Amino acid sequence: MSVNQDQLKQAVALAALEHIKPHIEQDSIIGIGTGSTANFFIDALATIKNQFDGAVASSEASAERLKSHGIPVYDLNTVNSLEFYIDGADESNHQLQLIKGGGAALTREKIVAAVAKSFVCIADESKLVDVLGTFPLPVEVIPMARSHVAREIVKLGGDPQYREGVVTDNGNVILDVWNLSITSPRDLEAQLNNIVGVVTNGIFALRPADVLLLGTQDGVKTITV
Ligand SMILES: O=C(CO)[C@H](O)[C@H](O)COP(=O)(O)O
Repeated sequence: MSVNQDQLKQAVALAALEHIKPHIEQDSIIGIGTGSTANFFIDALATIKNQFDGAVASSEASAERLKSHGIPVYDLNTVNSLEFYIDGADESNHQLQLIKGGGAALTREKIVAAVAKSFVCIADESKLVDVLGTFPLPVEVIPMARSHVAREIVKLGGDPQYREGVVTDNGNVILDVWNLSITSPRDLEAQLNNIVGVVTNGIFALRPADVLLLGTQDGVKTITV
């Protein structure tokens, strides 16, 4: 019997809980991502909420879900270190370089991931690709720079599309960039971030995931590089 995508997401969320559990202490604070897979993880984490201190969230939506379970949410500025950051992805290659930002939370996700000692990515098998870029690359942009950034992206060979009606938690807008075949993720990540007006882009290659827990029809696979 085949397992549907939500069941795969739930399975990797439970696997992530098992992955971090042995390292969790009463004063631990855990970095939490955004999206449907991260939501499954938040719900799983709630089952051990008395065994750690609290969480740092990468979005207002995740903060609300954590609080609804009675899990304290901390401002990242008040936290010295995070052992783990747990989050989903829109795509991962075999080097665990990612595209993220389908839920428009990429900037805060990248910040929390940067602080964490270990980034555990949780995803169903549809997210694993050989080359990043089939999923349109989200770029968070300061609103007044939208057209300028779009023109610069066209020069790089991308096809930017304004994600209408979406405002990020930081008050910015999103351009989704189509038709990029991202063969040098680190270079493109840096190049896009160098465009004036870009807050950040959804390539996570300069700081890739450390572990990918991949939900497959044959069970959860643990991938490291
Ligand atoms: O980057 C993200 C949000 O900005 C998510 O991790 C990504 O969109 C995957 O979402 P889902 O777990 O719902 O498939």
